[in-house]
Amino acid sequence: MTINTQNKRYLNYVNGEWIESSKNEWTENRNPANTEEVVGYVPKSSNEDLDKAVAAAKNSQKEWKKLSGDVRGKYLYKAADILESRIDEVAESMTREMGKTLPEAKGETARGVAILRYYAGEGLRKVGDVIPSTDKEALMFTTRAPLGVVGIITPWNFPVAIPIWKAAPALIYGNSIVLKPATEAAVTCAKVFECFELAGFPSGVVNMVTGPGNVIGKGIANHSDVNGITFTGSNTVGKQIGQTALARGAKYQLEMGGKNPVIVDADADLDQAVEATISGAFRSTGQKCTATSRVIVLENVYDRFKEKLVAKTNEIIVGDGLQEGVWMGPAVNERQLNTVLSYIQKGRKEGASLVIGGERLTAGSFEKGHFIQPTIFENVTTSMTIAQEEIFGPVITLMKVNTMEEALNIANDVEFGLSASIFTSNIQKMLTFIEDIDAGLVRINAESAGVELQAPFGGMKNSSSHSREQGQAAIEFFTSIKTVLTK
Ligand SMILES: NC(=O)C1=CN([C@@H]2O[C@H](COP(=O)(O)OP(=O)(O)OC[C@H]3O[C@@H](n4cnc5c(N)ncnc54)[C@H](OP(=O)(O)O)[C@@H]3O)[C@@H](O)[C@H]2O)C=CC1
Ligand SMILES: O=C(O)CCC(=O)C(=O)O
Repeated sequence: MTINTQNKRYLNYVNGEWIESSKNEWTENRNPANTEEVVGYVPKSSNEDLDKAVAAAKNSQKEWKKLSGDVRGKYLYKAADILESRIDEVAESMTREMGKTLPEAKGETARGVAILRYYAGEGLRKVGDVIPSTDKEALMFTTRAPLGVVGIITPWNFPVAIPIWKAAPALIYGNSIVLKPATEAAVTCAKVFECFELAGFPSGVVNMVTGPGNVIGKGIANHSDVNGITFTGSNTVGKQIGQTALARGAKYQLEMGGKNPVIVDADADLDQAVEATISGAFRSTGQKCTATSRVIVLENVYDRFKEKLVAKTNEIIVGDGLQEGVWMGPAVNERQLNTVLSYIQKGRKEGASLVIGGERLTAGSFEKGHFIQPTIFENVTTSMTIAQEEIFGPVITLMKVNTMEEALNIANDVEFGLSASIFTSNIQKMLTFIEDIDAGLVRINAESAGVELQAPFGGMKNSSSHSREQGQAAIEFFTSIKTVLTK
């Protein structure tokens, strides 16, 4: 496979051109599986660069919104075709830059293609309703207006899918965009923008500015010409963005953390529950907001479930995600690795028992990467830090309960409410779970992670700003309703 990402400088994409940042300073992105390998250099842009991008977006949006949805959709279809033709290259860049395995990276890129096509099709779907007026001579209906310039701030854990699932609906409904990718994954995001460039979007409609979160991200939240901000990332940053946007009257949408539970009932198919737990907890090295984090098991199946879970976890092959057969890659960077290790230490200190894993991997080929063992704790109580805070790493807490009621109480006893699963064959328990669980994504006999592009995505409690992304739900954020009465 050719390596065409190495040692290259990836510029900002502004007003239809690749341009250097005014500061000419660069961040070196290294491969988390082998930190000796430089994947590329990305700009440390300034507010001046951001201003140029926002001005270009503002200027171009006036014409863009006047195009028909059908015409805007054609640009998205074209971008999808180009991205599809470059899946191998984009996926390889993703694996090198942030560590997820190549099959996962390919799956994510293919998902990006599908999202672009889905929203391209939205250009021909209805945007409003006819509502009966009390005046029999009047026609009353709703239509939708784009927000204007949308600022998009994205994380490193889905460097293709998340930028696309925010950009595609913004664009189809007539907004222009300024996207700030996570610095950690900006090379891969630049490759998505290369596809946008080749798709021929009018100059200024799609812009990307890479730079530090506390400069460019903050700048987007603060910018008086950015009319809406959509963000995925940590709760700390999300709350700051929400407060900044609220203070100046901009619309905002935040997708943040999770502490997702899986309940395993006594009548569950244990093999299915084990498979889903492993996949939900450890794929992408646990670095998903939807990752399985707490596994709450009814006591009469606890020992059998634990035995099967440990046996399967032992089979996981950790390594460089580009290598065939590797199932779990490294943590994205040293900071993330250290965060995970510090949670493991806290778990031990607070009295949880380590069942398996818990260590950084450093021997042999692991020496140059940020590798960590998949880790399972038991004897975990709900007050422990590892049962409350988002770890964003391959760590599971096992919790034994006597009743389904206790399981549900524990499942809900966190500040988050993103995704939750139950494994059971009892229909009544399924229905109770659907009704009582605090989660935006409710999964029955299915893993907590993995969302479908055509369905609403978002959480309850502190997991989101209570809005939903993706599917038809996206129209609610990226447009404003106009109620029209004509007579
Ligand atoms: N819900 C999710 O999917 C994600 C959750 N997280 C959680 O967050 C933790 C920390 O990860 P991290 O990458 O630091 O997440 P952040 O929330 O810091 O980063 C997400 C995005 O926000 C940007 N950003 C950072 N600071 C600011 C700011 N002050 N104003 C505006 N934008 C800003 C980042 O830019 P830059 O990259 O330049 O710093 C990045 O583009 C993880 O351990 C995990 O718990 C992280 C990623 C995704
Ligand atoms: O589980 C998924 O597919 C999506 C997860 C996600 O959006 C995230 O981790 O930010």
